[in-house]
Amino acid sequence: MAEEKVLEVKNLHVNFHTYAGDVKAIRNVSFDLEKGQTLAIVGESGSGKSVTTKTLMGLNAKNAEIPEGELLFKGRNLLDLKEEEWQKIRGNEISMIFQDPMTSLDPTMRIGKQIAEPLLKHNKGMSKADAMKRALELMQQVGIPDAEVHINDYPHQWSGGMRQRAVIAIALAADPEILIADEPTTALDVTIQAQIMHMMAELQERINSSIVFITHDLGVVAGFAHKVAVMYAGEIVEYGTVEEIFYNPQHPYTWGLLDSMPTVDSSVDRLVSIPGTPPDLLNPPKGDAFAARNKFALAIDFEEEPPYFEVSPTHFAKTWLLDPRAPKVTPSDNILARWKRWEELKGDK
Ligand SMILES: Nc1ncnc2c1ncn2[C@@H]1O[C@H](COP(=O)(O)OP(=O)(O)OP(=O)(O)O)[C@@H](O)[C@H]1O
Repeated sequence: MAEEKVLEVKNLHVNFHTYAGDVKAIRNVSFDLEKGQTLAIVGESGSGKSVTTKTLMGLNAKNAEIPEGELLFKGRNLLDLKEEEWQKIRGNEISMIFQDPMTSLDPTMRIGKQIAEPLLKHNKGMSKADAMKRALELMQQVGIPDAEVHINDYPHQWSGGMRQRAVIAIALAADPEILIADEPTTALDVTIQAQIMHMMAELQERINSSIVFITHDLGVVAGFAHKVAVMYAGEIVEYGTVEEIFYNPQHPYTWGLLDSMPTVDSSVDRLVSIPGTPPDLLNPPKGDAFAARNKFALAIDFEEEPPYFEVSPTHFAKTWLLDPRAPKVTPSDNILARWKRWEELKGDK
């Protein structure tokens, strides 16, 4: 059965004006989000994950140029919307869970009321009593124990993990078609992170929402994502199903990210980070933006930008190593350990 596309992003470009020059933060980004599925956007700091998701929410910074490209949602290009139209969609059809729950909760307002607010905002006829009833149900759905006792608490009375559950309840209040989660577990400890991921996976199955999940850690998405977009220097350098990215990665940057995943196998080096730093987006280098950090770089990498090579109909990578004229290289000694780790992470689901 064909998958239903909820969102199609086509050739998105986002530039920022700064006193030092124009920053080309997002270049030619395209992906689809399917109904009930999770797309993970993975990359190091500065790769363009947040700019991409802010664009999906119509929330780019003031110094951004009008983005180029298409964001097709329900037959409309969201990039053509006016702010009043965005306000109807934001927090309603497309909602977002931010990294730090304290910045998205109002410290002076009772949590139940904060969950009820978007319901009242987007359902004009709803009574306050019904909105509070629904807020209680949402608190129960996201696993807040004794929700009826705690519905009138203030955020500071809760732990970080519980506050993040409240933020998720607020994001889910209006039954969004698309939920954008920007590193939603980064501020939490590992056990709580796992609980929150588990809860999100369960909720997704129940309500069939589509999720865009942002993270710098591929390990977090192994048991959760369906598709993965690997971003580097404002571009998607590899895109595929989660199995393709873990079992058959093709881009040397993806190899680096996989190698920086913690492994439980003590025979393997832990957390091998990718040497070097990303390029300056004010003056992007000639050729492949990853060339300077790529230990397998070819002469052409410093001259010409690689095209996307198709690995399978669902899998693409932007590296000259996939050109038939390129030498065959062995990505890393850690492959077997990585696969083992992936099997373990999948098991955590
Ligand atoms: N308002 C802005 N003006 C100029 N440059 C910006 C602006 N916002 C973002 N950038 C630049 O765009 C690039 C992408 O930033 P972005 O925040 O999307 O990265 P990220 O992958 O989300 O990183 P992190 O994981 O640290 O959040 C960076 O080089 C950043 O400096």
